[in-house]
Amino acid sequence: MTALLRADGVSVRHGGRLILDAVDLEVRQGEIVTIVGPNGAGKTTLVRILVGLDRPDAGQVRRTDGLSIGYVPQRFHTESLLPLTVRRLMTLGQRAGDAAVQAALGETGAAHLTEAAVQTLSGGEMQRVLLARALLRQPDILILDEPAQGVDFRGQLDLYDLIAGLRRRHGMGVLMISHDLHVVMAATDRVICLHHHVCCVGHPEAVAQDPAYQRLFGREAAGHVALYSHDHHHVHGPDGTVQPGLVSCGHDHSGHAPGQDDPCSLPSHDAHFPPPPLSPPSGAGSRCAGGHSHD
Ligand SMILES: Nc1ncnc2c1ncn2[C@@H]1O[C@H](COP(=O)(O)OP(=O)(O)OP(=O)(O)O)[C@@H](O)[C@H]1O
Repeated sequence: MTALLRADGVSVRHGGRLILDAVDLEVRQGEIVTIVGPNGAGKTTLVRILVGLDRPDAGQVRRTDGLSIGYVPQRFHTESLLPLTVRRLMTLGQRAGDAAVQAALGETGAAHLTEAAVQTLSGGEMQRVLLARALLRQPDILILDEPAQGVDFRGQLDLYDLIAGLRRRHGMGVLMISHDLHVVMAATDRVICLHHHVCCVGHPEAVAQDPAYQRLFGREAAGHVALYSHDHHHVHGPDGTVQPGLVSCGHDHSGHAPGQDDPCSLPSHDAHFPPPPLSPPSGAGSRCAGGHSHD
């Protein structure tokens, strides 16, 4: 399978802090890759480098010739004093005919919003419009920085279904950041856990069958949600640096609801969810990019 986009040894420092440490990553045609990681792990920094908005201090990014990227950033600011319709937003900074605009909005289920004021859109509606806007570029790869932000749980499932459908129809690659670690959709082919370095890479496993989970979100949710078994063999200090010699996860868990969005307290640690084998980060052999053993 063709690698559309590839990062080799990407490192970034900000103010003397190592934000990204020799990160390797690739996204192939037709696959969905999800980057997960705690706040401040460097996810957006990495994505901005992959898109070409920023440059790494070390390492390189390779893109296939003529690669068209449909990028939806984490934040999209609109000036609330300036009225802006969805139609206008769609063509802001890019050329597209009305038919193409309608087709793209139709594909993301947002055609009825064409004349709506952007400022009035709900979180889920806004994400659909931004996806449609990205589609106008006829992208080979969609890069989505937290596409489900501001979207309720039901809406998240719909949105992830939509993204999976786009991948299926267009055969594009998809790279997503998910901060809501408990929701990694079943269609995700590969999950990359980033905490300044690539902690681990693996396949989302085992649809959630936990009765408590189904009580919370409905039985249908279990069909959509895969839990990513998440098991680190090292710990991070408060600044994210790897602390050798310890075996628990050691991430900063503050701000996470236990068992909900904290990867390290997912039911995958339960007997119900025997952890599948973890792959080491690509290109790192049996050692991860942080230089510690995954055996
Ligand atoms: N231009 C910059 N100058 C200084 N520090 C920066 C800059 N950009 C990012 N950082 C810092 O790098 C770290 C990683 O930021 P980044 O936005 O990549 O994290 P993230 O994983 O996307 O976090 P979140 O999940 O909260 O969105 C943060 O501590 C941030 O403050």
